[in-house]
Amino acid sequence: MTDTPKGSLPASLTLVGAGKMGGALLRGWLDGGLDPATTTVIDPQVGPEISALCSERGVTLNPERTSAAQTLVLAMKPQGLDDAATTLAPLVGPGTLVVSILAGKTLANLAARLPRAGAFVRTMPNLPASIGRGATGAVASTGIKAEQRAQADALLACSGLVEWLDDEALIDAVTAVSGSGPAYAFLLAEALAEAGTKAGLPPEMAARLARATVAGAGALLDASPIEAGELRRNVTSPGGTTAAALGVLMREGGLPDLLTEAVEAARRRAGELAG
Ligand SMILES: NC(=O)C1=CN([C@@H]2O[C@H](COP(=O)(O)OP(=O)(O)OC[C@H]3O[C@@H](n4cnc5c(N)ncnc54)[C@H](OP(=O)(O)O)[C@@H]3O)[C@@H](O)[C@H]2O)C=CC1
Ligand SMILES: O=C(O)[C@@H]1CCC=N1
Repeated sequence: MTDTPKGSLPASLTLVGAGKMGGALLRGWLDGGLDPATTTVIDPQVGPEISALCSERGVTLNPERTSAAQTLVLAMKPQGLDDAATTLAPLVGPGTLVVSILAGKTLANLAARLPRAGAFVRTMPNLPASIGRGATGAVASTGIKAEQRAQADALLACSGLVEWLDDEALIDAVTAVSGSGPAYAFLLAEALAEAGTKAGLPPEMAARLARATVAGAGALLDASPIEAGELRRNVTSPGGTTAAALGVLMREGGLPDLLTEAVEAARRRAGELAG
């Protein structure tokens, strides 16, 4: 919604929490040019893949001594913020930019836990960030320096599309649409495979066909300038098989209504995670 000046990646970065999403982001940042020599990961129970990534690339993992970070990325569970606040305190100074991916946690929540930080960016990435195909929403605290915002933008842009918001309240809707959204697409592949099996296909073949169909449709959506609705109509021959299927999926209470309800449930849950 607002233009952000193009910036360079942070000179140094500390990532707290390298699970599924933090790990995916780390991979994308390193591939995007983040300097491993000035990158630190803090996660006491880090998995073998991230442990191997850190040792292969020369990223510091769980150092004994820590100091204030230039950029501190929070990627533990939102419910863990309160418990982590004490251990995070030494990592934060007046020059620290805190970037949070914690669903639901507001800029005010973050400032209350880490009052010494100079600036905050609240973001909501998604899992395709791991292959540079993510979609991220972001909102910055008031008073953030232009160069800090530009650095955050450069960091987030390693993962794909970045949309900056002026209204923080909308980030819960971003969470419900694009943060959780990959799960909806994966569910579609699962359900299509199951339906194919019920229609008589061998299960493995149904899974392969469903997976390739969802991936191929996504790739076409990406490669084509045509809107999703028009692409859908291009598949739908008059009086044909797709029209019969869409008559079921698009009836009252069908997929569009269910997705509206699902997005609202996710948005509401994000609000509950605040505090
Ligand atoms: N998964 C996704 O697609 C997305 C997730 N997010 C956000 O990302 C965050 C992480 O989610 P996700 O990756 O799914 O969860 P994970 O459980 O996979 O990752 C969280 C990681 O943080 C570690 N951790 C917990 N507490 C601390 C601490 N105090 N210091 C350092 N590390 C800690 C966990 O260790 P342990 O397992 O030992 O507790 C775990 O390795 C959440 O806030 C979520 O809202 C945002 C967008 C998309
Ligand atoms: O399920 C969650 O809470 C996180 C946030 C968006 C995707 N995963």
